[in-house]
Amino acid sequence: MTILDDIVEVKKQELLEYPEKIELITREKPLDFTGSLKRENGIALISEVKRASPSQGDINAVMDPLEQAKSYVRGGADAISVLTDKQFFKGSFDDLERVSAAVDVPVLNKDFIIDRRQINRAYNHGADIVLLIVTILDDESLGDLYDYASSLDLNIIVEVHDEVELKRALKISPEIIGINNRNLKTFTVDIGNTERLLEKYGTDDIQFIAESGIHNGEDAQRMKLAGASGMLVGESLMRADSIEEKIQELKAGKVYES
Ligand SMILES: O=C(O)c1ccccc1NCC(=O)[C@H](O)[C@H](O)COP(=O)(O)O
Repeated sequence: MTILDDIVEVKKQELLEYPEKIELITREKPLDFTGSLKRENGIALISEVKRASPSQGDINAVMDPLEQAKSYVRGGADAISVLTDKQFFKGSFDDLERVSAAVDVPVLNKDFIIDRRQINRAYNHGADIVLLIVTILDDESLGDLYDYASSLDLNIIVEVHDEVELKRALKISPEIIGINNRNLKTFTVDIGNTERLLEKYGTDDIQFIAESGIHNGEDAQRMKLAGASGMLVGESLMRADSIEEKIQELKAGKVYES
């Protein structure tokens, strides 16, 4: 059993407590994120509100998610990611709702989605983007959840870690693929993962987002040069002394000398 198995097991248990049907609220259309990814210059930044994680334990338990998200936007983040898992990441849907009500950039609900009702919950709490993690879904569920989230006008990041998962993702022709540099089963982090996969599978038809392990401008520059049009950064922003300076560094990148 890996931590990821444990997380999915907890999700299944939580779903037993969900009502059979979660009605959708009436809300404004989700904000579009793909526009930020199509910019000619630069790399879009999704800044993550992340109190804790299975690999790091507590990262920043004292921060206020709302203030953190507002600082991200002031710094120039293109989107905000909010973890809603309680047990492993100390997140909540209250965090998601407060953040999405307070910022004018798209908000990603980062969670471990295995059931349509979680998508409804994300939608009802203000998410504009949801994440579908290929490794925890079979092909049928992946396709079904993707189509369902699309029908609600949500943006979807289909997350993969390796070539096998990427090939599975490609079968549903997603607009956005997230390449996680963290192996969610072993916690090994290697940003070379994005470089290797994009070298082989990069295409202008899909927007790729590099996720995890991006700590400084040089890392960001590597992801941009690899062909990523976006990056998802959590820990290094949560630990930054100056969020605005860190965002500037990440978005500007540093000259990368190979
Ligand atoms: O971060 C973890 O320890 C983790 C463990 C198990 C499943 C998922 C996990 N993280 C989710 C993420 O993918 C990251 O929060 C996100 O990409 C940001 O990563 P980082 O910048 O390295 O905090």
